[in-house]
Amino acid sequence: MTYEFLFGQISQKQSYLCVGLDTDIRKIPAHLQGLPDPVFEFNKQIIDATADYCVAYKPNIAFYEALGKQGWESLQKTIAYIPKTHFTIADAKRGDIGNTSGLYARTFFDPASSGLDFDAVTVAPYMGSDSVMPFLDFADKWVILLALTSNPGSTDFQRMNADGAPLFEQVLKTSSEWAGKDRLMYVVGATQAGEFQRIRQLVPEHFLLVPGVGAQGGSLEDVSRFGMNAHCGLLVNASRSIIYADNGSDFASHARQEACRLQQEMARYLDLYCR
Ligand SMILES: O=C(O)c1cc(=O)[nH]c(=O)n1[C@@H]1O[C@H](COP(=O)(O)O)[C@@H](O)[C@H]1O
Repeated sequence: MTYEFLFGQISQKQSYLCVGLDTDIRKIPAHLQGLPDPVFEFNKQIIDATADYCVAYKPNIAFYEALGKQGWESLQKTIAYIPKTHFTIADAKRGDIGNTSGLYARTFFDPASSGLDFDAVTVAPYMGSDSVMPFLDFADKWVILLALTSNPGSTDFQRMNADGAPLFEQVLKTSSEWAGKDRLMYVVGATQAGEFQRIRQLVPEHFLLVPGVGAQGGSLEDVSRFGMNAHCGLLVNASRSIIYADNGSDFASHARQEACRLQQEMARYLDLYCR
């Protein structure tokens, strides 16, 4: 998917919501548990309920890998089911020596090899440029590089002083030379709202994938005020607060209500800050 198409979807839907498909088999409502593929059935109903209000879906790969072969099949079916208008992110946080990264890239980007055809994959920058480049070898596909994550442990290394600036700033400066705004995004946690202005000075045009609203308590308003640019430049993810809004037989309509609530808030922020 191109940068222009993604921005077109955001403008049309007045939404920069990414629904996180962190589908934990232990949290799926009881009435789905007896079906042959409860994870896919749950995802299908969540996608049907939320597609009008979001522009992206982000399955976290851990939730599928933990189930072995059955989990991989549920993931393949889920990706095939998501409408082509929606940006798809494999949240896998990969990155390794070049030839290994090349195989990770095939896993998520080459349907002939793995049955998966994601638009983007999350990648850890720690191993440097040669661990990231193999993902960028796939035309039209995106890398989403971890910059400043939402979790408490983000202070352990990401904020360490490296040549007079926090390490995450060096990640942004160096990696923004590897690819432009049309192939590279950055993960910045919603819990890090105080850093968005500085981050926007370093990468004014790149999209930021922002997890951490909802269950982790980040502020959608602060993220939008300080992180938005003239092409929105934000994909804000919420997983648990949407998909587990309710665990009864009516779970999908509760998910739809929560996605709709976030979309309406986003429409206001697009009006105020997308300039
Ligand atoms: O790369 C991510 O998506 C990610 C980065 C980060 O810094 N923090 C973070 O929470 N995530 C992911 O975003 C999702 C957040 O889920 P909720 O907290 O349930 O909305 C999970 O899949 C996390 O793995």
